[in-house]
Amino acid sequence: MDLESIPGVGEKTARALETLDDPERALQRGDVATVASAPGISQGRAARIVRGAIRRQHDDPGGFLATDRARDVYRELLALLKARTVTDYAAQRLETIYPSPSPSRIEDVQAFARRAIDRECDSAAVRTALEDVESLRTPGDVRVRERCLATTDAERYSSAREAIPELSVEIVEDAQGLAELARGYSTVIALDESFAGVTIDGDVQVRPDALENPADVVPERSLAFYARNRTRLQAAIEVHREAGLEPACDLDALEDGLSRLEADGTVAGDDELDRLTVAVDDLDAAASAAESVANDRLREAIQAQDVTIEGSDLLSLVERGAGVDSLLSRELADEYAAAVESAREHLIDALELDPGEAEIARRAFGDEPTFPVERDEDVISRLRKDLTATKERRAGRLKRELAADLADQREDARRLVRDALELDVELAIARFANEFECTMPTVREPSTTDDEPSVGFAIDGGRSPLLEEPLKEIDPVDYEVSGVALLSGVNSGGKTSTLDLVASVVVLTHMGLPVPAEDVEVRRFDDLHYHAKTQGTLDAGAFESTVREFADLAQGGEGSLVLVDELESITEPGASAKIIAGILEALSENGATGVFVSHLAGEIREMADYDVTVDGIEAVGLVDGELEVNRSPVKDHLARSTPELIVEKLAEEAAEEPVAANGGSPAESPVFYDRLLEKFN
Ligand SMILES: Nc1ncnc2c1ncn2[C@@H]1O[C@H](COP(=O)(O)OP(=O)(O)OP(=O)(O)O)[C@@H](O)[C@H]1O
Repeated sequence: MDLESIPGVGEKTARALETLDDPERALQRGDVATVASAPGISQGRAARIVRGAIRRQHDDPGGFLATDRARDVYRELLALLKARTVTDYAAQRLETIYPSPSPSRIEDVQAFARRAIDRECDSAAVRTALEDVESLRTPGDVRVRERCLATTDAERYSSAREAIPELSVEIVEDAQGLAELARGYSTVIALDESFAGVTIDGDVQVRPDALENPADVVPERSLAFYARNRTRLQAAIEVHREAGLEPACDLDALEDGLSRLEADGTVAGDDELDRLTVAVDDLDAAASAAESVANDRLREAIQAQDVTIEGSDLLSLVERGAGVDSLLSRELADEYAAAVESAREHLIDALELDPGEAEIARRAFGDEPTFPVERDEDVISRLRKDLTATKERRAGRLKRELAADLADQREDARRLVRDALELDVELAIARFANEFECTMPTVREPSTTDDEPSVGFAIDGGRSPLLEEPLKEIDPVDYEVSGVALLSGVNSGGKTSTLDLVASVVVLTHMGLPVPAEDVEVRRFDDLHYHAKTQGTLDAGAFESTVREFADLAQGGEGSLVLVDELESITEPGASAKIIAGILEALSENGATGVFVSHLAGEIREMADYDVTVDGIEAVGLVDGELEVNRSPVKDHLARSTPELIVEKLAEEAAEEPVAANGGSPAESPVFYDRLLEKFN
C-alpha cells in the first residue's frame, strides 16, 4: 500500500508509519493504538490517519459533517459511546467510526454493529477483566549477561553481533581464550567448528549453527515478549473465559506457559531451580551459621570439660610450642568431631544440597581441630561455582523448553488480545444500543426518478440521546420529512430537540450504528448541514456570510440534509421571512431534504412561491399555566404560538368569571381578549 495515498498522510508520516511491524494491517483493522505507537504520532492523529485509510478504501470524499453544529452532534454521540468503553483502545477505536456517505462503509460498520448488539456476554466480570487488557508491547532491549558467543573469525563476529544482539560476542585466539571466557561467563558458545572436541573446564558448547537458531541460543528473546505482556495476556484469557468468546488459541496451554514465567523473564515454578537459586544466594550466610553452630557446640563442650593433664604431658606440649588445638585434638577429639559434623550438616540441610553437592560442602569444614572452627573459603567458592553452573544450566534448559512451548503461540496471543479489545468496542456499542433502546435503521438509496420522490427520513418513536433527561422521561417523537419542511411550534415545545434527534439519527445511521428509535428509515445523504440558533441579530458581515453559505448549498444540495434552527434571528423579522422563503425555494428545487425551525412559519409560507410543508409541534393546552405539548410534530399543521395560547387562556378565564374575586372591581373585558385572538386568525 502506498501510505502517502491516504488522505492526510505526507512523506514524513508515511516514514513514521513504516517503522511499524505491519502498518497496512494496523490501518485495515482500525487499530489506532498500534498506529499511535509509530514515532511522533499522537492518538488523535492516529485516529485521523485510520479514518483517512477507511475513506480511501471506500472512495469516501469526506466532509459529511458540514457545519460546526453537525460536528458537535457527532462529538456528543461519540462521547456517549466512548463513555461506555472500559479500555483506552476501544475509546480510540470508536474514533474511527465516523459518518460516511459511502454505502459500503455504512454496510461494513452495520455488520459489525449487528454482531455487537447480538452479543450476550456483558457482565461485571467481563468488564473487570477488560480493565487489564491493553495492546501488546514489544519488549525493550534484552541483555543476557551470563552467556556469551565466541569466535576466532572477524566476519563471523560481525554477523553474530547482528543476529544475536542480546549476547556479548568475543573474539578469541584459541582454546586458551575460550577457557578464560569460561571463567567469566556461566556458558560460552563457541561458533567455530574448529573447537569441536576441545575439553575445557566449565560450560563451553561448540555450536557452529547457533546463529541460525537464535531462539535456542537466546530463549530470553521470545520469553521477554511474554514476560512484558503477561498481565495483558492473562487478562485477555480471563475476558475470553468470562465472555465465552471463541479463543484464538488454547487458553489453558497459554495460561500454563505464562504461569511458568516470572515478570523478569525467568522461569517460575521449578522447585529444583528455586532450590539452586536459594542455595547460591544463601551460601555465605549458611556457611557463617554453620561455623556458629560448631563453635557454640565446641564452646559448650570446653566449658563443661574438666581437663586433666599430667605435668609431663603439659611440659612436652609447651616445649613443642603446641597451642590449644593440640589440646583439643588430644582431649576433646570426639567433641571436636561432633561439632564439625554439626556444622557440615547444618550447611547441607540449610541449603538442601544434593549428595554430590553435599560431598563438596562437607569439605568446607576440615577434620584438623581448630578453635574457632572456620570454613575453608576455597571449598565454599568451589561449591558456589558448581551450584551456579548447575543453576544456569537448568535455567537455560527450562527457558529453552518454555520458549519452545510458547513460540508458536505468539501470533495467537496477539489475536487473543485484539479480540478481547474488539469485544470492548462491541460491548460499548451494545450498551449504547441497549440503554437508548436503539434499533438498526433502514438506509434507503436516493430515488433516481422524479416521479418517486426520495424519502428524507422517517423516525418512529425517537428519543434524542442529547437530551439531559433520563430516557423514561423523554416522550418518543414520530417525525417524517421528504423534501423541505418548516417546523413551527410553541416555545420550549421541543423544536430544537427534534432537530437534535433528526441529526443524531442521521449521523448514527451514516456511522453504521443503531439509532435511538423504534423504527427508522433514512435516505443516504452526502452531508449534513445543521445550523444552530444564532444568539441575537448578526452584524452585517456575519449576515452576509450566512447567506453565502446557503447560496453554496442552493447550488448543489440534492444529497444534503439541511437542518436550521430559527434562522430568522439573523436579521429583522420581515427580511428574515423573505430570505428564508427564498432559501427554501432553492433547496426544494434541488431536491434537498431539510427542516427549518421557525416562529415565522406562517409568514414564510406566504412569501414562498411553492406550497411549503409546515409541520407543527402543538401545545395540547395549558395545564396550571404550564404548556402541555405533543412532542411529535403534526404534519401539515401550523402550530399555534405560545402568545396565542396565553391570550386564549385569558379570554376563557374572563368569560368564565364575569366578576373578579378581588373585591368586586370590574371584571377584565372578554371583548378585549377576543379582539386580540382575532388577530391570530
Ligand atoms: N421529547 C421530549 N420529551 C421530554 N422532554 C422534552 C422533549 N423534547 C424537549 N423536551 C424538553 O423541553 C425543553 C425545551 O426543548 P427545546 O429547546 O427543544 O424546545 P424549543 O421548541 O426548541 O424551544 P424554543 O422555541 O424556546 O427554542 C428541553 O430542554 C427538554 O427539557
